[in-house]
Amino acid sequence: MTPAARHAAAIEVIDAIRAGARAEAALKEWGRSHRFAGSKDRRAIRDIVFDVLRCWWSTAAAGGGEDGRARVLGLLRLTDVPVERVFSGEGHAPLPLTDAEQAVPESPSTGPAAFDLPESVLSMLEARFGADLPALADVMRHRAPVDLRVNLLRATPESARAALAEDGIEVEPGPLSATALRVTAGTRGIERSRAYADGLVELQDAASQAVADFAEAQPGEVVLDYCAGGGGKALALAARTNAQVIAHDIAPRRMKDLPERARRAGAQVRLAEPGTLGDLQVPLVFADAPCSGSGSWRRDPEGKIRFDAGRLAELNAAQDDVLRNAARHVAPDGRLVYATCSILPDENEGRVNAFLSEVAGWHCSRSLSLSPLDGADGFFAAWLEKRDSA
Ligand SMILES: C[S@@+](CC[C@H](N)C(=O)[O-])C[C@H]1O[C@@H](n2cnc3c(N)ncnc32)[C@H](O)[C@@H]1O
Repeated sequence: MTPAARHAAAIEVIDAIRAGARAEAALKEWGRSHRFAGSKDRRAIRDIVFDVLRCWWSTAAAGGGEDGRARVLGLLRLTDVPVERVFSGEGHAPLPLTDAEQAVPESPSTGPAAFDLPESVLSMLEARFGADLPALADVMRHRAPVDLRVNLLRATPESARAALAEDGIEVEPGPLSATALRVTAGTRGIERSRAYADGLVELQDAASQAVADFAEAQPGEVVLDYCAGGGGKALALAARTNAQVIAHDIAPRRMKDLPERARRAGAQVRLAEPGTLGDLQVPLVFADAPCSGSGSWRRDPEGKIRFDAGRLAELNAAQDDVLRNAARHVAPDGRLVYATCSILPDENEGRVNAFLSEVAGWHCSRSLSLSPLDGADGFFAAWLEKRDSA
């Protein structure tokens, strides 16, 4: 396919997303009905679609419309690609621009199009980031880096780096955590590499690793990962000091791959079905609550284009519920680490304050707030302890 034909395909996929399809499903469906497209074409189309999703509002403003055609036109304008190279009408290229489309709109200096962030979070983020908001918004318009976590149960950063190099994967020390490696070349080969198959490394963003570090699981300590999901944090918690992790999730099917991942990593993780925790109490309960994912909207830009105030209210209620229930499993003198991959204060400090005002006998001894400006995903974590009653 020519580059212009790939842009025409991206226009179709974006229109399907606007009509309600999930991005991955829309891309898959396009691939199914265009079997002639090779893997390079599919990757290129995906990249264009995701670039538009990350810049959802500014591409619409620069292209003068809401549909896929306007947004792809806007993307070309914002990235200084000559539009007539794509909008030529030749072969499978999009049709040439109309007279109306030739006029380049002014770029807005306020609102979602100025920041590529949903209206419902703008004032909250302005209050939280102040003069840094434009820089934050700019970082969030770009692709996220790819990080690996060195599994300290199987490797050191040096031995992992050497093993990755054998498969052509180049890394450098990552930010925020001693176990983080940032991939600089060979990303596509990671899951086929020996280092990955042998459990020396896991794919995990550096900020996610920093949050697991923050919990300071002690050697051999029993940790309840209350919202384990796919188990990324459970494995990081287990690997850091060989802690014994009990993985729990309200939707246990999300943990289905965790036993195999734990086996590969040599990590002590066992699953607990919902409703089976009873009166279990452990020294560390880790609650990685469901959230907007706003700290990782670079990886999942669809999350931001569909986000609204109603969704935030639902999430806040779910977060309050998680905090309340997870706290019941903290042993005397133990701690509850509440975490989200969100940069929205309502999901972070807001939930911690709501918990502290509702449940007596707790205090927050420290917290960690990371945003994409710190070099990886945005994350929040708070260390909650039962207040000494003496
Ligand atoms: C942010 S994800 C967890 C990600 C996971 N910790 C990781 O590192 O891969 C949040 C998880 O919380 C779970 N969840 C939502 N409400 C819950 C509840 N009330 N109790 C336990 N788990 C819950 C969801 O099913 C989801 O898997």
